[in-house]
Amino acid sequence: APPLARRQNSTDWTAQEWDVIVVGAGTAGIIVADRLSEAGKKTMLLELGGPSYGIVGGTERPSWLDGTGLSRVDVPGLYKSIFSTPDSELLCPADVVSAFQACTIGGNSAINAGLYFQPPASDWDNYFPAGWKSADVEEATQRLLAKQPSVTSYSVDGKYYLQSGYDAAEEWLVKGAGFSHVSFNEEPNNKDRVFGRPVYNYIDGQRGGPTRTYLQSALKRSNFRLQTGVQVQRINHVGGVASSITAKVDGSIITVPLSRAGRVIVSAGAIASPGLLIHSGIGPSETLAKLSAAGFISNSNSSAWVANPAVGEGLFDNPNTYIELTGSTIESYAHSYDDPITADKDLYLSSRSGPYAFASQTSAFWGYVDNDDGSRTGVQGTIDSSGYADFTDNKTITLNIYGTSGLKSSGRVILSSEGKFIPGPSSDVYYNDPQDGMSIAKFIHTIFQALPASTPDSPAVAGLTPLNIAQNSTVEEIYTYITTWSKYAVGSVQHWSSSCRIGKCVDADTKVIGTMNIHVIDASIVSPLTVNPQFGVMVAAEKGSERVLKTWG
Ligand SMILES: Cc1cc2nc3c(=O)[nH]c(=O)nc-3n(C[C@H](O)[C@H](O)[C@H](O)COP(=O)(O)OP(=O)(O)OC[C@H]3O[C@@H](n4cnc5c(N)ncnc54)[C@H](O)[C@@H]3O)c2cc1C
Repeated sequence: APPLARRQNSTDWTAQEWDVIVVGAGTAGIIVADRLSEAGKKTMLLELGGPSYGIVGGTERPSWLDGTGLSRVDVPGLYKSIFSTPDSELLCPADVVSAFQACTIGGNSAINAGLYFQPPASDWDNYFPAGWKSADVEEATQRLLAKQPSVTSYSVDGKYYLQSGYDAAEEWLVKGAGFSHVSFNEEPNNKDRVFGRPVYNYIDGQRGGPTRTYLQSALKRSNFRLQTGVQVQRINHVGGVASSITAKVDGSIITVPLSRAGRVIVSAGAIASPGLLIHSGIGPSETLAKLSAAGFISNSNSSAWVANPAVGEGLFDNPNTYIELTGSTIESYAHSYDDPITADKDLYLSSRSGPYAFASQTSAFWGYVDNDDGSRTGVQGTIDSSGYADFTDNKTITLNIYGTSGLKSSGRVILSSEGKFIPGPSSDVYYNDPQDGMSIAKFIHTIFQALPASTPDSPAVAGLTPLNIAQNSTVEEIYTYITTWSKYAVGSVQHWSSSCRIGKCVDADTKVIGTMNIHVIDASIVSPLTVNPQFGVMVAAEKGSERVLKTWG
């Protein structure tokens, strides 16, 4: 039987009262449930999706993984295949969120690339309120790293694979543009004109993350229970005092009660968490009135609602641009879901080594742009092993470049008006402040200047040539390119965050402002970071758990 069958608290779970009900067994929710159950709280972790990794019973896999105990989730090199399998059981159904997100054990940590970059201390110091500065989250960060270490050497044989793009990028950015070579997990605070190898959360050549670490310790406790296939529909509360949650399980509606002094922790992700609060009568008054008029808030006694205008406000995602690069030394590599090259498949299966031991990013780099108003905009580049869209010949690789911390643009979580009020992003998340596009354009312009003069028709002999945007473009031309929608620009990277910020939507204890015992701990409470969000989300889960436990007295 899969390890889930070992979970200890197996008496009727809807008839019991729980000290903690965590909504969503995703990246943050698993960590919170593990830490609160470790502290003795009777903890129920509710997840709407099903199994993912082999270790929790996941079986979605190509035939070459038959008999291995691995699912597609476990194999890092199958990362990109999720984008071409929209019917995957791992993804959220259309009536849950209007975005490309995972609804499965592990949440997005079960489908992401596994990039695991520690945010620089300046992110906490500049963009988080008192109680969440870098010194405040230091212990939480160390607890996280003790449970889930970071790796740059992903292949168990200790070698690096698919390195032609790495070598060319190093030549360009370190020798050409003067960036320094940095080991990102050893020097997380240095993000100013730095280049290096990606850092991952893999474990022994397989996907890591909370499911393989924190969930495994939680599953051993008798005061913990994970229940999958449970779609939480609302939190039942009067004036912010929650007593239970209502959920749909196998088509039936059930109620799960909280104990006295119990807490609901919403960890459904940056889009679904605000959605669940609003469906529970907690959010901007106007939105609540609209849902109520349509019969969508069952508790239609508006005096029981909690008006909190910041629920859903500030939703962020990195604005990104794909830049296709070619060069005479480049050998591109595209991972295959069904039919990998035999030698590569064998190398992975026999020793967790080779191209399938990583998600295809060969290098990463960062820089900041100083703006006239004194602010600083972070920019990140990640270089992949293959081309994309109209540029997929065997000498092309893709640079994904995006704006990060310090951006001024953000949107909000909106509820679709087509009758079901499904949460999704507003249309103005990217570049609604023109400064953002200008800062990123300036950065791209600067690094393009460090490339040889080169055009696709008459490429330089040595070095990389951009294919979809000219190497000699002006800042204005780059600005127009990156802010105009195409297959290469203004696409979503699905790094949703910041939709229920600390100090505005929740307090420093992660409690939703205006409520007594309802918390949000997930990407919603994390401000835009200089790095990919997962590491920061996990720190927030460690720190949030600590803060919640302290409020128990
Ligand atoms: C394709 C992709 C690639 C990415 N790559 C990277 C990367 O390489 N590195 C990185 O740092 N970040 C990456 N990210 C972003 C990162 O994975 C997320 O920021 C992070 O996982 C979010 O964690 P979370 O806890 O907020 O939510 P999630 O991990 O999304 O968890 C939310 C959970 O709540 C569940 N849920 C939602 N609603 C309900 C409900 N009503 N009832 C019950 N359960 C519910 C969902 O099923 C889900 O399991 C990527 C994201 C995507 C989509």
